[in-house]
Amino acid sequence: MQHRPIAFIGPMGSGKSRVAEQLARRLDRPCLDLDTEVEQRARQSIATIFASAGETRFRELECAALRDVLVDTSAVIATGGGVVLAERNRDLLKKHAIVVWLQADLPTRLERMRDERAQRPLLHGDDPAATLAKLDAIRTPLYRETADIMVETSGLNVDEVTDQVVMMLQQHEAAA
Ligand SMILES: Nc1ncnc2c1ncn2[C@@H]1O[C@H](COP(=O)(O)OP(=O)(O)O)[C@@H](O)[C@H]1O
Ligand SMILES: O=C(O)C1=C[C@@H](OP(=O)(O)O)[C@@H](O)[C@H](O)C1
Ligand SMILES: [Mg+2]
Repeated sequence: MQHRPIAFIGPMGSGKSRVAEQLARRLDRPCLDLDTEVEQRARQSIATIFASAGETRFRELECAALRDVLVDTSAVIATGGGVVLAERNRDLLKKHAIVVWLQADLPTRLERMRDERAQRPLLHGDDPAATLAKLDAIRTPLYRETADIMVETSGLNVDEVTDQVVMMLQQHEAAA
């Protein structure tokens, strides 16, 4: 029997992309990153898509890529932080995947992304902390409603987060 895919959601810098890779290795499953999928399809970086076509176009590409990657797969999937904004994406995730929400406090996220802001167009402004706080206010309830499992990652390294995810997945399966 094929496993259900596992999809990571959560804010930028919570570790979705890194932890998805690590978990996929541990579980010997394929790993997919929705941002990479969008970039390959558009043949442009996320930053270029935002700059040339705008966020709305990026969200359309993200939505189409999510629909396609969730079909007939047992992959571990890292989504982008804004994937939960569209109700359709939330419904797709809930229907097809075990959804793991990675959380991290704001200073931790900022520190992790200190040298990576160029790749994240939403953080290009003067006050990334304020931007993240604004995004949190809108998105936290959406992460909560979509997730099956939540893992707080502040103070944990990637291996420790992965251990925690594996444990929570086992508990989730046992309860199902
Ligand atoms: N638990 C962790 N501890 C320390 N650094 C981390 C952790 N998780 C991710 N990172 C690092 O933080 C940065 C952002 O992680 P990433 O997986 O790209 O986050 P996301 O995909 O959620 O935006 C990367 O440099 C990554 O290596
Ligand atoms: O929060 C967001 O809206 C975004 C998060 C990014 O992915 P990560 O969460 O993997 O950084 C990427 O999809 C894009 O820059 C938009
Ligand atoms: Mg990512």
